[in-house]
Amino acid sequence: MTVMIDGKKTASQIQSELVNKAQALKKAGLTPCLAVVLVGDDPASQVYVRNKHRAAQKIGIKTKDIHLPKETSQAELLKLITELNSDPTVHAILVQMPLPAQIDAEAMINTIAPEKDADGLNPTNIGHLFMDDPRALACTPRGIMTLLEKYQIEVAGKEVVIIGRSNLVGRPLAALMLNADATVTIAHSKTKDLKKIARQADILVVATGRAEMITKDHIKEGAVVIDVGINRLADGRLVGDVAQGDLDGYVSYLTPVPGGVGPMTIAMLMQQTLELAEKSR
Ligand SMILES: NC(=O)C1=CN([C@@H]2O[C@H](COP(=O)(O)OP(=O)(O)OC[C@H]3O[C@@H](n4cnc5c(N)ncnc54)[C@H](OP(=O)(O)O)[C@@H]3O)[C@@H](O)[C@H]2O)C=CC1
Ligand SMILES: Nc1nc(=O)c2c([nH]1)NC[C@@H]1CN(c3ccc(C(=O)N[C@@H](CCC(=O)O)C(=O)O)cc3)C=[N+]21
Ligand SMILES: [Mg+2]
Repeated sequence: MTVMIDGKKTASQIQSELVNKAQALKKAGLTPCLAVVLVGDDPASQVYVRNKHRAAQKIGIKTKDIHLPKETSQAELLKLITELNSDPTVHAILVQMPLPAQIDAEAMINTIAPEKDADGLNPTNIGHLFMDDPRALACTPRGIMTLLEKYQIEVAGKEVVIIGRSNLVGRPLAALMLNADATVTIAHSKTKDLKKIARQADILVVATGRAEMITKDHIKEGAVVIDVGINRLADGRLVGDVAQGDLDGYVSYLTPVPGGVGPMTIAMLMQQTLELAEKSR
């Protein structure tokens, strides 16, 4: 039997707990505020922006939305981030990925103040994470670890294979898994024999941004499959990076798309915004 992991329900439980935390901060004279910067119009980012808004509103987190045209220059973006860094009413800054080609993502990430880093992308935060002393964390990896915990899926000693090595998902997740005592393999587009590597996984995490590229023959029977992908098909449907159609009864646990990892990313972002606001004083 396959258990479908309910990320939507888990996320909404977490979010309802956050309401009290936000209220307490407000009573103490601090209104938590998240600034979200979107350059251009990446479809996955648009889904994210929409859902983030709804969650923040429910919890009582203020959001400051800045939507810039896709031609925005690097200098303009860095200036904006510098202003947000020094704005005392802003506690967390999130710059949506991917950025247009004229912008150097690394320079942007380096500019976000580590203590306002909503995505845990700054090298300081990444360094702390790799030393098993985490500060601000990447929200999607944190959401995945939280789901595994809530479903009491053991990580210690397990073979974890992560397909994708982005700074946002694959790399920080590998560090979290390692910190949780998993044996970790990271695969990517240059990996030879992806099927063989993927089939070794007790827990397979897929974050490639390639619609339904991972099929049953990449997966060991009884594995836990975490599908991170958010892909908008031409017909408007939202699908993951895993072809989920024939996995029922074959895998032990599976995260659906939508309703799996996505809502958890939002919940973790809200949690982290409150944590950063709390630490700001
Ligand atoms: N659910 C959620 O909350 C979130 C979902 N996403 C979604 O997750 C997906 C991944 O996002 P992100 O990590 O930012 O993506 P990136 O595009 O930054 O990275 C994709 C990674 O997948 C690897 N890859 C691409 N094609 C293949 C292939 N054919 N075989 C093996 N590896 C491959 C790339 O390898 P290489 O490094 O060699 O190029 C790269 O490491 C996207 O669909 C995105 O929208 C992202 C964040 C949050
Ligand atoms: N700096 C940065 N950090 C990110 O975390 C980041 C990013 N950039 N760029 C874009 C991707 C994508 N992403 C999503 C998060 C939640 C949903 C989400 O809420 N998904 C719902 C969709 C439901 C629906 O509206 O249909 C679900 O999966 O159920 C989607 C996509 C975060 N990303
Ligand atoms: Mg990326």
